Amino acid sequence: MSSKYTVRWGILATGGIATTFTKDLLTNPAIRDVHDVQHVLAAAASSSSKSRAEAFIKDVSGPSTAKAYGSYHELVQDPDVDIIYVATPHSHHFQNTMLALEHGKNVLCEKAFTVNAEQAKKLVETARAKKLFLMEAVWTRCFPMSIKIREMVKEGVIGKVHRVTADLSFASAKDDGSLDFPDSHRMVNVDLAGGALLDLGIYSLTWVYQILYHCQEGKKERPKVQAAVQKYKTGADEMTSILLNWPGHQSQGIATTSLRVATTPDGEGSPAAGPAARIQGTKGEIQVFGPLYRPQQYRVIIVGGKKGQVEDVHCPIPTDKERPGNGSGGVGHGMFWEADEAARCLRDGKLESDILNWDESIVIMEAMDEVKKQGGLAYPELIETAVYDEKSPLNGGK
Ligand SMILES: NC(=O)C1=CN([C@@H]2O[C@H](COP(=O)(O)OP(=O)(O)OC[C@H]3O[C@@H](n4cnc5c(N)ncnc54)[C@H](OP(=O)(O)O)[C@@H]3O)[C@@H](O)[C@H]2O)C=CC1
Ligand SMILES: O=C1OC[C@@H](O)[C@H](O)[C@H]1O
Repeated sequence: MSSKYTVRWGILATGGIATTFTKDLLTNPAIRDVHDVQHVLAAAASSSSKSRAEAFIKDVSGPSTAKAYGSYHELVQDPDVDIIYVATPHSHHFQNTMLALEHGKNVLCEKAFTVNAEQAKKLVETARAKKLFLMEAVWTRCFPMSIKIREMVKEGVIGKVHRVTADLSFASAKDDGSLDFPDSHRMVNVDLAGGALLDLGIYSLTWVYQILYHCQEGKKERPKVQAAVQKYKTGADEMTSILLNWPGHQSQGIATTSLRVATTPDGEGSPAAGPAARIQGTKGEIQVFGPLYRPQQYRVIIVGGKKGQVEDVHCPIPTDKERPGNGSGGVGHGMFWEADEAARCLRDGKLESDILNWDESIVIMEAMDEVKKQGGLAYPELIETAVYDEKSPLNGGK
């Protein structure tokens, strides 16, 4: 009999990231040297139809035992599901996660966690009251590379860290001044809580917070936030820069995001454009290369060091060559690490993860609220409300 702890997943929504996540879930954990937990695709649900959910299961090469549902309500009532992965647009996260929690399900919810901090607090209160696991799916935090960098910072390898700069930007501007996304697309549609801040800026903030907030000892200091926001014609933000000030720690963060210029104009994997994040300490610096949601290289520079004290570390994402679907390269995007973390928390009876705990998700949502306030960003009441409605149209209306 296997001594591995098995988690049975239910996938809520069948779009792009649901597909990528589920394919990762179905890889053999051994490819990433994980031997204590494993994952099963128990069910998937589409708000549009049962046949869409069936097509999804087929597309990810899921097991024949996986159930397909034509509504989110049916999924959250399935007794064979341990945890729900919420993969809808930002606008839907609060209502969908509440729906799952209210039906006694643990939840891993895509980023950005919610549309505002009040919603995030309500989710946390509900999970706490019902003794359920809840985590915002900021997958990058679970990368072995992120864990290693946090360890190095805590160990003082680069001395006291005073500044972190982080950028995640995509060049999607067209010659006529518009962006590459149709106005209805979730990236720019305010009805879906679109905009650079919630979609990409969350990663810039992640790199700032996982160093300057997460690595603080003792009672945590929250930063003062100042923002400059430019809006797209849809009302969503297209370019946002955030200054975060921690006077008590003599540290500052600069988090930027844009839909008009790219962090890595020469392609995802290339370090030629320079680091996407710089973690600057008194004894040295750690530089992170590649898009900040999925970086695969970092550099450690020690102040006054000889040439040999500049170390480049490559962290390729392992792939499973046995899984069908992604050509000869195999399957593996890096989302399996957050699934492993959720599984270990469930196994150990933990309601929140130490990698990204409830406090930190809320504190980051509060910073984003402040940015929204300063930039005059607002979303429709239907998606800003922190009142749960099982029959909300965001839950399928039934
Ligand atoms: N971690 C990461 O790297 C990434 C995370 N994301 C996050 O994942 C979430 C989803 O993004 P993504 O998968 O790219 O989005 P998609 O548009 O590809 O998929 C979203 C899915 O949500 C469901 N949905 C329900 N209501 C709506 C609605 N009104 N409009 C659109 N979709 C709806 C649909 O599934 P159905 O019809 O089956 O119900 C749809 O397929 C976002 O929160 C985003 O920030 C996105 C990309 C990468
Ligand atoms: O989380 C994300 O990371 C990758 C991006 O392409 C995507 O828009 C975003 O949602």
